Amino acid sequence: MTEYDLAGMKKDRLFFGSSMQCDIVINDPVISEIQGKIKLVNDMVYVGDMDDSGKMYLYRDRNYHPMFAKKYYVKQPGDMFIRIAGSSSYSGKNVILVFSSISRNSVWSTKKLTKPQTTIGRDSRNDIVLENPGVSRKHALLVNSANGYVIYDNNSVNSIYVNGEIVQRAGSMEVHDGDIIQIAGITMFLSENSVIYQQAAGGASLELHNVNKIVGKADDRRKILNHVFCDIGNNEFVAIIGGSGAGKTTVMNAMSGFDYDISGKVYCNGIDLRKNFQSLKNIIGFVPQQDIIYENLKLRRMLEYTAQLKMPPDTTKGERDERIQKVLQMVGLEERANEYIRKLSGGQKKRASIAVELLADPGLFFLDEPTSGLDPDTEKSLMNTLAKLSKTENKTIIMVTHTVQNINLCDKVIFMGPGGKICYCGKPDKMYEYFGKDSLVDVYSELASNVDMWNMKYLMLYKEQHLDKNTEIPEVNENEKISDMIKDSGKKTSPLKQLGVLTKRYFELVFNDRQRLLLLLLQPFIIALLLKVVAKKDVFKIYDSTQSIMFALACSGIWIGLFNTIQEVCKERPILKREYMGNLRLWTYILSKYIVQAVVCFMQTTILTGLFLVLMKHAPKKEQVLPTPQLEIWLTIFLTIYASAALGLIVSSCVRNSDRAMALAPFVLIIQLLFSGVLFELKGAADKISYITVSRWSMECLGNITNLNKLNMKVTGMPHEHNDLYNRGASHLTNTWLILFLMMAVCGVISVIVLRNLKKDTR
Ligand SMILES: Nc1ncnc2c1ncn2[C@@H]1O[C@H](COP(=O)(O)OP(=O)(O)OP(=O)(O)O)[C@@H](O)[C@H]1O
Repeated sequence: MTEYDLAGMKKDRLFFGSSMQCDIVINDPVISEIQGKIKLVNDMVYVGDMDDSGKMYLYRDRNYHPMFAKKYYVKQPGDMFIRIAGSSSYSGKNVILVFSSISRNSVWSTKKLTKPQTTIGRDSRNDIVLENPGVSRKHALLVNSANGYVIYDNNSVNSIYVNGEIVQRAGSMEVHDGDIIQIAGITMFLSENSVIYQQAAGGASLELHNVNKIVGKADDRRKILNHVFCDIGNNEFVAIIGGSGAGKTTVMNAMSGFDYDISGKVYCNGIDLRKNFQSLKNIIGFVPQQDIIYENLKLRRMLEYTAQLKMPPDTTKGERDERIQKVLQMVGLEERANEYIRKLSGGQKKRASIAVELLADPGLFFLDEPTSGLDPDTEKSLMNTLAKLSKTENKTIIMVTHTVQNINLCDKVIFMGPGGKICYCGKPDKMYEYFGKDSLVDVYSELASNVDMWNMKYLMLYKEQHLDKNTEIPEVNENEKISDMIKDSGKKTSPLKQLGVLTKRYFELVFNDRQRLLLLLLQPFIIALLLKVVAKKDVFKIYDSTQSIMFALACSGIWIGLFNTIQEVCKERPILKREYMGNLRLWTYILSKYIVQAVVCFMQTTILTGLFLVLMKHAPKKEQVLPTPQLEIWLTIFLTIYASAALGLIVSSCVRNSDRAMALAPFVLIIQLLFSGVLFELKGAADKISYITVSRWSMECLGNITNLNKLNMKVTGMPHEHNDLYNRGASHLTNTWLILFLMMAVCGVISVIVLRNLKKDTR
């Protein structure tokens, strides 16, 4: 393998071939005397075949395509591979030319395939060691079989791609000379019984080909992305700018694959992003506008939990700690690692969110307005960090921004005009010259009145450089949106491990927020005291007083449970969405809430019921199912609080912010009051509705335990009219408890179903 620095040769046009007169001499029988030419224009590399024998093939979109003689081919955004073949068959001898835009020394290594089996993975005992968190310990096996080489996937987390085609999990695929193999953003290929591979994953390249997005229904249909074509090269730092509502966030969501409801193609490292999103998402980092960190965790703990969730399951604690230290260094937060996140400044929080996303070492990194709300100094420092990350840590960074003071730190600017029309994609210092304006304000007003002209000009330029002159830009294929979208192919981390990490994290969050925890535990304490104040002496003896106090107890339980959880999901929705787009399973997430809430509800029930019954001094006469009637009341209140907490989780899963959740709380409570069977008789529709209220079943249990049907009315001294709800009996009690338990379980399922809509959150 020989490397050449094309720019360093300081020539506009270079020839390669076997002749000594060529700038690049390749001594190989396959190569003609003057095989081809290379032209360098600005950042573009054009390659042409000088030989008429049709031996040169360009790798593009999963395949090698014959190059026509004398015609130039432009360099693609990512690495460009050209195969020069002795014969058109794969089995013949090949010379592979790799054009890479990244000027790093020794990017490529060679491994001679001397053994029948060559192991590839992160573990140092592999024959080919790829040090990247996205690579599994034993990722792949390359076997020299009778018919050639075959690559096997070893149940890897992030899959193997051969020419953009995924190798099925634990499956295999034949590989030939020149085939492009990609593992977690690292490219390798076979050449004459050797594997040529990149030592580290480079920043991924991205190519948008005719991307469109239409929103709205029937008469209200609107195109918010309009024939977007653009290329982003490896390790570029790119800013997407434009007026408000121009479609910056929309185009970034399309680029990242997080919005699949688009038409057109997005290629990441030449691989169709939408079709392979489930595997490629692991090399994509995304920092939304809202911070994706928990205020009540220390930064290091936050990173530890995320590392456990994001990094492959076979990573050791040592590897995770090493990676955490590295990302803390990258974002300059080593000193603050043991601080609570709530104590960090706005800029530091943004860096912390970036650190969270860097853990998995993504090759492609998106940020939505990372500098918004930062002072000019902090903004500049963050922009410097991002620019440095793109070059020294091999990341392609794409961000949406409103501010352009530091735009010169970027390699490229994408300017979106009104209506989702792309008007410029190029160097920042050339932008004003291109538009013939002196300031951004002038560019905005020019685009406001002439967006179609600038969009057309851009598309013409793009076509000239990238497409055949005669290529027409195709119209949007509406059906493609659905058919192209590949459903979730299954998350690959262990659900039990995930549940463990999420539960531990939630425990820590609840217990770190001391003030809130105190409030949660103080509530039942104060309510128990207040219940004692209002309770009459004849509770458990007289119908009226017993029913009222039991109703108050049930309602208190409902309020306590609802308050526990009604903000718990919506307040962390941006984090949940980000993790869900990764490997998080919604059911493990909800179950972790249930586990922690069970402990909280247990403590609350014990305080509320225990204190109340102790203060009341006496209790119902006889037990039915449990050893004492007090325990039966305890269990009823526990199930009441727990089922209400589950109800709160549904509300919290449905809404997008805490204010809306709290606005719904009175509505949920009023339903509980109306249909408890205490204030109003339950007949017809009211009876049916009451089936889905916690209050009805809670009162049914409490009426049963306190034997309300046998207690006399205060005024008449006679028993109250018999109410079937309060029928006494052990089986009735057990069944009603079971109903409360089932309600709680069903609420969990509903929460999971509702949360699937997270994908539709565009921000
Ligand atoms: N899901 C959607 N349904 C309907 N309209 C949408 C949807 N998503 C975005 N839009 C509209 O598309 C346009 C572009 O939105 P987008 O958020 O991408 O703009 P932007 O350039 O990022 O704006 P800003 O700078 O104000 O954040 C806006 O008019 C927005 O209202």
